[in-house]
Amino acid sequence: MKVKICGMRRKEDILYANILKPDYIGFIFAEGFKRQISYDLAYELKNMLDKDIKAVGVYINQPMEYIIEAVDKKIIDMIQLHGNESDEYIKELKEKVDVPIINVYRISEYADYVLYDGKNPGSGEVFDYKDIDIKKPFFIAGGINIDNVFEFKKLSAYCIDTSSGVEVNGFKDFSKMEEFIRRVRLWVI
Ligand SMILES: O=C(O)c1ccccc1NCC(=O)[C@H](O)[C@H](O)COP(=O)(O)O
Repeated sequence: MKVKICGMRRKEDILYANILKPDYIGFIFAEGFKRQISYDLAYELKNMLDKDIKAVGVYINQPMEYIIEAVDKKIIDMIQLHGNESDEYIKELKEKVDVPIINVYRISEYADYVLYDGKNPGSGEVFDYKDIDIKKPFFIAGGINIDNVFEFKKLSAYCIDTSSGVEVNGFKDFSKMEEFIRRVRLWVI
């Protein structure tokens, strides 16, 4: 089972990731969110990031050219569409980039993965996972933390994703990240 730590925004966060080696980290480029970062900062952070860790760019209903720019500049290795992007949009984007696409909530034949998340991303609110209709390899997020991660592991997601669950006072915390990643990777559920 893979693990993703979303909402990285400081050099410290990347140093923690390089030691703890999650499979994925996320940069928030969606407008108006507290973890949103610029491409300049993301470029710097990506250059510090261990090459084995994939960087996912998170977008909400943003211009396609803006996303393509991040792929071309090698700021991201994967795209997470977190809005209500249409199938046509995803199809066209897929034709223009050579990186996997994660689509949130809704299964699109053009996306590589689906992500189930809470209604308010990055808020720590727990997702009601009973509603899942599993058809594609899926990421799961929404209020997942050290205390409830074993419950979510039972769903056999491709990847478990957290943001605020590994934060203290709004910033990533090394010990929480370490324990979260350890629990995801423990073979027991
Ligand atoms: O994390 C954010 O701040 C965020 C903002 C806008 C769109 C998506 C966002 N996060 C996407 C993720 O993949 C998070 O891991 C997910 O929302 C889980 O957050 P949390 O409930 O805090 O663990």
